[in-house]
Amino acid sequence: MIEVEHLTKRYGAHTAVEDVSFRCEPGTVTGFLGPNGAGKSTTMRMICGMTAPTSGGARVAGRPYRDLPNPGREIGVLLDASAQHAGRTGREALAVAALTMGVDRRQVAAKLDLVGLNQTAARRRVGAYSLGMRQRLGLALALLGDPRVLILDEPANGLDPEGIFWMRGLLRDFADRGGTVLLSSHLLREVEAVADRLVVIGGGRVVAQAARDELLAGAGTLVRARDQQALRLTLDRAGLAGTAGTDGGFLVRAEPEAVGQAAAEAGLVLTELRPAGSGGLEQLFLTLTAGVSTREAVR
Ligand SMILES: Nc1ncnc2c1ncn2[C@@H]1O[C@H](COP(=O)(O)OP(=O)(O)OP(=O)(O)O)[C@@H](O)[C@H]1O
Repeated sequence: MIEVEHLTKRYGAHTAVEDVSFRCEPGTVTGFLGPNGAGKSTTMRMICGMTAPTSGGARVAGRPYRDLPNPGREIGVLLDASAQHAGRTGREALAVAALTMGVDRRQVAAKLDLVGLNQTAARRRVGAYSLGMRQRLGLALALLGDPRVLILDEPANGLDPEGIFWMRGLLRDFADRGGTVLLSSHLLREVEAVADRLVVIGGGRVVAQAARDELLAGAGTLVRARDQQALRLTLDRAGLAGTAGTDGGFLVRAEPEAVGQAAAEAGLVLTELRPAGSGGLEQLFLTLTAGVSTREAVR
């Protein structure tokens, strides 16, 4: 369990994170989404005791991170894969961490195997690793103490599509066995496939948080007609404001039935009518994180 309560971080006059609150429950994957500079890393650093909050606090497994006697046994953290000791081999990096945490040395090989770093990779210096290999090693370090909670900042960075697919499976499995996962990304599609809940942050503030399916259901309707101009007029007249979708149709904040009804009454031939799903969520995500004026509108 991760509990974040009213976290705020100011750097001089600049507010990086403002009044952020959310909870991550055991058995779930929470996607922490926001564009670059939104405040994801700062929030995660505060949860992990690496940055002191200006106000508010966070607890992992019921305690502030700094009060955990052996944090690596409770919570696995991957915040910056490129910050690993370049001179050590992958195996040495894990062996040192195992010693510090009091973890059985046999776990080193087991975790290297789990993250797909083979013998050759394990013997190479981390300085020669690609970013994807560093992410895998970072994940092995995070998992080394068999924690119940994982906090991962942009773990998909540097992974190829196969690696991203593999990581999703690993995180899903971790959560299905009762673990709690918080992972950040600036790409909706990256977390949408694995997250049960989404917390969306923009300009340091939470702009939306809900179960993924709830957000998907609220993402509107995609509609397309043979005569797009007539459709636009019909939607306007019916008070169903539509925005032009990314692929030519209209995205409407209403149920498909209401949109279909308005089109039928106007005698329009529709070529597509469906819940917008992830395409709509993408648009919603862009809108939610676009700027302060939009954020004010959705509060
Ligand atoms: N040590 C610091 N001193 C001053 N400003 C900072 C510091 N760390 C972060 N910031 C600022 O706080 C804001 C949030 O940054 P943060 O790194 O948390 O965002 P992010 O969502 O993780 O984005 P990214 O994906 O680009 O890392 C940014 O405006 C950033 O410039």
